[in-house]
Amino acid sequence: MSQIYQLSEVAENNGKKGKPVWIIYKGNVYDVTGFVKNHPGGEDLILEVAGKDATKAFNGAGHSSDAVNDLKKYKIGEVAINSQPTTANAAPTSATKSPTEQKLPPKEPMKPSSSSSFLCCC
Ligand code: HEM
Repeated sequence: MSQIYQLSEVAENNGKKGKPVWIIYKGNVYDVTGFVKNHPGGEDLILEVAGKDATKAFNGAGHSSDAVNDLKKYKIGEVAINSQPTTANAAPTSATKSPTEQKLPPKEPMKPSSSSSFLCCC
């Protein structure tokens, strides 16, 4: 069975301060620490997306199918489906007010038509 990682766990492994370099590609997690230095496109491009979802960047670079196959070697697991992104500008936790609920009027049961006439087009 594949190891499941939270987005926050992946984000910690962003290659900074000697940390490993993990990236996400199509919902899978890859440890490309050893590959970064050998990347034909240079280290920086991978480090920019380290700890993050690199799917768009990877696809945008027009990689060959060899590159996609290369990636398989580094797979370490998958991202948890319910994993929430940790963003720097996420809503502050102090916001305890619940959003004002829009109350809709209760649905009225279908009333039988008072008029007995029934319009038919034919
Ligand atoms: C982390 C996983 C990655 C792997 C395994 C990988 C692999 C490769 C490989 C094998 C090549 C050689 C050309 C090819 O076969 O397509 C390549 C080239 C290239 N990669 Fe990546 N790549 C990765 C991530 C990225 C990312 C995130 C970017 C960001 C935009 C990127 C940008 C490029 C560019 C621009 C080239 C072309 C370099 C040149 O032709 O001079 N790569 N990559």
